[in-house]
Amino acid sequence: AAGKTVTLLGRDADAMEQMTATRENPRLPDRPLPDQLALTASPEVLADADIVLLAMPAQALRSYLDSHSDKLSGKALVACCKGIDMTTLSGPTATIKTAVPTATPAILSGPSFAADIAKGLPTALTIACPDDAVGQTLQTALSTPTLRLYRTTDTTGVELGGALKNVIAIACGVSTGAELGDSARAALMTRGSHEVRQLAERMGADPQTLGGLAGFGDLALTCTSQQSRNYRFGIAIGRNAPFDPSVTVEGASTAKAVRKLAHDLDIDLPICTVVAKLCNQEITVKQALDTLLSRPLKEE
Ligand SMILES: NC(=O)C1=CN([C@@H]2O[C@H](COP(=O)(O)OP(=O)(O)OC[C@H]3O[C@@H](n4cnc5c(N)ncnc54)[C@H](O)[C@@H]3O)[C@@H](O)[C@H]2O)C=CC1
Ligand SMILES: O=C(CO)COP(=O)(O)O
Repeated sequence: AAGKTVTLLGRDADAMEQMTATRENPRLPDRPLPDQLALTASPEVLADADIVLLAMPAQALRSYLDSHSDKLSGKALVACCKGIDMTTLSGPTATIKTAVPTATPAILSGPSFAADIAKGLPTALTIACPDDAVGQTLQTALSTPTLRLYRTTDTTGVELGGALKNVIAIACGVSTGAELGDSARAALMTRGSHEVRQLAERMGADPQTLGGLAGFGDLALTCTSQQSRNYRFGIAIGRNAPFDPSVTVEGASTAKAVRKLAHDLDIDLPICTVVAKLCNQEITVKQALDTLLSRPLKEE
């Protein structure tokens, strides 16, 4: 955030000390940290912040908020994660509301790889906040000359667009890994985006949001870029190759949550369901393909 006092809080004191010494994040090599960025491993710093960006995997959000709720009351809490909690089936803003009822929840999502932003490459994202006045403050505070934030109050659309595109990206990766061709990937992106819309609209999302950066934009990026961990995870499944289990693959957990939601809401989401089964090693790639291709023909 340009011209703001920003502190990076991490859990691992050794890692934070090392970053303080080297002024570099080992995950983003060759990008020196801005001089004005402070680093700490002390959660006490949360009490001094007006805005807290929660940049952690979606499945970690609930326990993190529960542990630190006393320091977070009354603040603007911006979820940066893309997922649905597997236990509660809630999106990040509902998780925030439950854990810290006095906070204003928001979500930042859209097509962006951390490495691109760290390089200062042009990027556009969506900030969603139910309180539009707070949304405007966040939009101004978090935009920079190269990072352009669009604003909405539709948190449901933004969080479901961001969470579900990861599941579709895994499907596209599987298709690429199994060498099924670019046409098959385009079909999965299109029918996948239909599934995203179906579930998200049923849960109250504005259809327009799903055509925006957090929906179409992020689906397009994640389903086609080798930089995406979800896409690469799918490629590994498609090739029957191993994948480093320490890498965060949000779509694998989200697929499980979506499978439960589809069942509870009685919605047919065939691509998301086969991805959940593939991630759970319940079916082979050949069985996934047969399942999708043998479905009855229907209107588009
Ligand atoms: N890396 C990227 O390019 C982008 C990531 N995102 C989203 O941001 C979220 C986080 O992704 P990454 O930063 O890449 O993941 P990551 O795996 O690097 O995790 C980020 C941080 O969360 C911390 N963390 C992990 N478990 C935790 C826990 N239980 N409690 C507290 N902190 C914990 C990790 O130590 C790490 O410092 C994901 O939902 C991802 O989809 C969104 C856009 C781009
Ligand atoms: O959300 C992202 C890009 O917008 C990051 O994607 P991955 O988590 O698949 O790497």
